[in-house]
Amino acid sequence: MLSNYIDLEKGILENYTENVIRRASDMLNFYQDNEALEKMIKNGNPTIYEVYAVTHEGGGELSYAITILHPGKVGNEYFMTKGHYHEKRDRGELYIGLKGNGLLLMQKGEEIRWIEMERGKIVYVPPYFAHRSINTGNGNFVFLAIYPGDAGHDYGSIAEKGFAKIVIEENGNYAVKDNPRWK
Ligand SMILES: O=C(CO)[C@@H](O)[C@H](O)[C@H](O)COP(=O)(O)O
Ligand SMILES: [Fe+2]
Repeated sequence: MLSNYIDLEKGILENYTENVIRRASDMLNFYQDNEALEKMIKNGNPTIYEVYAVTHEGGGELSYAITILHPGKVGNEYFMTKGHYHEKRDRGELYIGLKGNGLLLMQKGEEIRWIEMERGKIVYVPPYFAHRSINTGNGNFVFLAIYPGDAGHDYGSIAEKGFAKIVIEENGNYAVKDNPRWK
């Protein structure tokens, strides 16, 4: 597919080849407050985020995906993506903010960075960095990601250890704190 459309107001990709819906029940152990998450699962199991992708898997190809990250919190921790390394660690990625407000958390070994995202902002995720998005706003946070077709996704080590930082709400604003479960 050589061309496509995205509805910039709703963040809906007209044509896609793959999609994933992550609900609260798909996020067990990702948040600090498992009790709050379990309550949420019992109360309707809301969607945390949706991904719509057009993939071209070969080396040298490019894939792209729209993520719609819903607003909300588990305890005081904002809704976020699982986060991953690329299976091929030396593959970078571009993120482009389309709607709403969020953070992009990136980590390579002990080095951790976070960058605010908003409509029109482009963030480069260099090779070797694990990355996770967090919705710090009140509405949907929508972004476009463009990545090498052969990058792959490695969720295992993030699922096990998380990131060194967590993002919580504190007095109406976001705060980036040390993850007590890191290491
Ligand atoms: O970084 C990429 C692709 O390499 C994004 O398209 C994410 O895949 C998406 O934002 C969902 O996040 P995860 O569940 O994959 O961590
Ligand atoms: Fe990625």
